[in-house]
Amino acid sequence: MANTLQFCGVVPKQYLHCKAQFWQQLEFATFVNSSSRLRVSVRNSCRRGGSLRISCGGARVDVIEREDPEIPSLGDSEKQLTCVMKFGGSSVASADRMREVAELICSFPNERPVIVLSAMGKTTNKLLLAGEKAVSCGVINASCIEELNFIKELHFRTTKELEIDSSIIATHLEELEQLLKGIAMMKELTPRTRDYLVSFGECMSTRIFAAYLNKVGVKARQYDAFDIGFITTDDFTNADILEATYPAVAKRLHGDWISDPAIPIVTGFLGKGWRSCAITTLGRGGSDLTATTIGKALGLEEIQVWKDVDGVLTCDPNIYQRAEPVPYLTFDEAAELAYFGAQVLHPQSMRPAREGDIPVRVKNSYNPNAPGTLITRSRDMSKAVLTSIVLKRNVTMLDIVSTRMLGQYGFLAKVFSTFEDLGISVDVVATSEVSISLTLDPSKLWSRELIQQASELDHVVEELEKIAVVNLLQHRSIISLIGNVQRSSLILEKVFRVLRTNGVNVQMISQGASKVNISLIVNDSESEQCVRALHKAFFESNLSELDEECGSQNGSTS
Ligand SMILES: Nc1ncnc2c1ncn2[C@@H]1O[C@H](COP(=O)(O)OP(=O)(O)O)[C@@H](O)[C@H]1O
Ligand SMILES: N[C@@H](CC(=O)OP(=O)(O)O)C(=O)O
Repeated sequence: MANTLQFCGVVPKQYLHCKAQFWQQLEFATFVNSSSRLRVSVRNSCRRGGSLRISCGGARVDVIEREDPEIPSLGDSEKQLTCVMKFGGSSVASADRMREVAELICSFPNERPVIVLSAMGKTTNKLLLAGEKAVSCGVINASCIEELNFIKELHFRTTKELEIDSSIIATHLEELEQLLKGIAMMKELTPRTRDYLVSFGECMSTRIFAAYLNKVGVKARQYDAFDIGFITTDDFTNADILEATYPAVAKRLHGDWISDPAIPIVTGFLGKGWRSCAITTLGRGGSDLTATTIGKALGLEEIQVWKDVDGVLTCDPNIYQRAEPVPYLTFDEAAELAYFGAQVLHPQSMRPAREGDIPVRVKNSYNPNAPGTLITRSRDMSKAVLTSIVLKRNVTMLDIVSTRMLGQYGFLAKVFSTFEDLGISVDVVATSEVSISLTLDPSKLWSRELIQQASELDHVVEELEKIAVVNLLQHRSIISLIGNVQRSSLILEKVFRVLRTNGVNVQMISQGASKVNISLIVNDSESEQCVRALHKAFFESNLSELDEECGSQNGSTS
């Protein structure tokens, strides 16, 4: 009898984001033509009393039976994988750090974790710099690029200090050198080549760490994410994970674990483009997203992201050293915080965790006893006012005033369709009857060449000037106040008092429907000073004073 059965049919859109438990019933799922049409394969255990049962919200599915080898059931073992632990570059920057991380993992004897690693230290930056130098240095000089030699030295030294065989990375380093020569020969670094280039970082860190764990008697198995089902869009340097990833990754990691348990050590940040089949990356800091994707795919109990800070902080510690850890956050707050520029989490990383309803814990690998930040679906908001202040610099702002040639509806539609046509996303918007102020998502622009950016902006202005008077304002910052927007009057009153005292003019303000974020636009040159002053007012002044000021507006949005 067939062990798996394949269905082909239309699955309602909401099930594209269904709970992890459901995905575990699937052997694989691939998209057919449109985004709402899936080809899914379901384990035989879903068969009840000779008929087929698939809980797909009553969707009609056509059945195509086929023979497949037995795949392990999640119930086969009492010892399931329990959590995913992601360690960023700073946590695995050296041999000593890798030893400490190995000890840390072993200090949780009840956990059976999947480990996700970033590249060692600043390797990704060095690889990118090496690639840029290769473009203009000439083939004979490619082997002498300083960053290449730094990377070689770091990785060979690490294997030596950990007393593991350096051959596990030697071929990667040779291939890397060849690649740089190729870039030098072509005098070109395309986004596709850039992704292949940076992939060496994670491919090497995971091989070294897995070899070290095996050496100290902890059975581990290395995986390249692009080989185990991380299927992405073909947007090189900023790819999105496709739904087919979840069942594929679950099948591979779970299947291997059941047949031969060994701690999986997975490359963060990397995927495979579904059309190109080439290596893609998930955007800078993308290993967080790898971790939450694995958490959702396997329906794990917890996702841990280990950093070099005591959790998500009240503001960027590089701007203000007195930033403090935030003990609890909701997925919405964390997503907003990440989207509006807090480097600590990848902007897309909360999505899988929220969809799978899997708690995320942000911890400090340098200070494991610190409680860190726990991110969950909801939390008690009754006492919450402001949670964190986030700064996004170097933002472009547009003031667009209608020339009244179109009615109001036509005006707004035309403005936004211009951005849609040009593939530029808008961050913060404020409108009046005949004018719109908005900021453009800098990450969308940053991913392009500077020259291209400038001409794209010219093009945007040119298009909009057909219907409006346009003022392009550069070097602006978005200060996002993440918190309980039910208390917006209190927050805004305090904000404007602080800004007035500091002589800062707010150029635009927006309170989104998300209920967790108020955004203020100020000049770049004033932004850090504002963050520090706001931090002092909200987090260092007497909080009971704040509560008193709250009076009766005791909102709860948990
Ligand atoms: N609100 C914030 N909370 C915590 N860290 C922040 C915040 N804003 C910026 N950071 C910076 O983010 C860094 C951690 O993120 P990242 O470098 O991506 O970690 P990793 O490489 O370990 O995954 C911290 O060292 C800190 O400098
Ligand atoms: N190495 C990649 C991916 C990543 O997630 O790194 P980190 O966890 O160190 O931020 C980067 O630097 O972008």
